Amino acid sequence: MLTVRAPATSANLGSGFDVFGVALGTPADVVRVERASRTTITVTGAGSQYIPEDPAKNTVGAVAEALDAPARIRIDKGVRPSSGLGSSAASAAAAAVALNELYDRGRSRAELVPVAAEGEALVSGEAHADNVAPSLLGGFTVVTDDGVTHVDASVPVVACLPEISVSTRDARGVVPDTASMDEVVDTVGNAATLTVGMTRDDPVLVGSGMADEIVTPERTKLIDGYESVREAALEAGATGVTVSGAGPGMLAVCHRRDQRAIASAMVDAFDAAGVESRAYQTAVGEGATLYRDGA
Ligand SMILES: Nc1ncnc2c1ncn2[C@@H]1O[C@H](COP(=O)(O)OP(=O)(O)OP(=O)(O)O)[C@@H](O)[C@H]1O
Ligand SMILES: N[C@@H](CCO)C(=O)O
Repeated sequence: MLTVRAPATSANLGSGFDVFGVALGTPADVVRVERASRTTITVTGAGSQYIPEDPAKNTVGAVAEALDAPARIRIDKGVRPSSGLGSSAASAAAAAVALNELYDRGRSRAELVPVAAEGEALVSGEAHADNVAPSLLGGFTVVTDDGVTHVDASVPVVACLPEISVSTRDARGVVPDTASMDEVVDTVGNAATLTVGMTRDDPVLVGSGMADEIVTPERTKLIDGYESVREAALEAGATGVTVSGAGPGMLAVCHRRDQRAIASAMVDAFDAAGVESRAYQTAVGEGATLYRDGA
């Protein structure tokens, strides 16, 4: 038996829609695999009641198919589905690493990115790789049509997850078709600032580089309490706040010293808006980790 832990991720980071992603230290999915003649899936843990065990409908089933690697697969969900924290991607990334090893397929982590993205195509209609790439590689990733660029990074963040559901499919429906040249110029500037910030582990540059006036304003309308939670996080010291992935999760970047105050300010502000939430005080961290024989 092989066990893989693959982390939650936060995609977009505001200015990098469908391009940027980061791995988070917590939460994570744990996937266990054993060889079998046909693929079977069992799911336990956070939100497991909403996740299909039919291999034709689960992201790990698509990965097993893509690697021609039938297996008995057990998923322990730490990342709640429809969270904006790359739940479907964490399972897919973990399965890709585990099945690649189980069947000696010899693919590198970068080569597993399009394989794991097959799972994303299954649930959202598009094989976007901005969550599976950081879950596989860790750190900060830049996904383009030409491939994946990756740098290790370590920036403190608070990921706050409200008890509401926004599906990626719905959140993609509100993305505008066009942007003005002014908006594009601003976004390029912000994305460049953020990228430099990641290479320097600088939460101020990363936070300010997350600003985005094209996609994020449309998506915040799907998240009850977004504006008040954002303001509360900034008042508590966050250097930048945005929607995590397609939402409803929110991501605040910060200095380590402010993390606890920001987490509690965000949960309190959601509470005042009538929404329960939980906050993860974590940091940009490592990609999927493989354990042999459950070790
Ligand atoms: N292994 C899996 N883990 C989680 N969700 C899965 C899995 N397989 C299929 N799904 C389905 O995928 C959907 C959740 O995926 P979705 O992309 O909407 O959320 P997310 O992965 O948390 O978000 P985001 O990509 O915005 O960070 C749910 O409908 C869920 O049933
Ligand atoms: N880039 C994707 C990530 C969600 O899976 C989106 O924002 O729609």
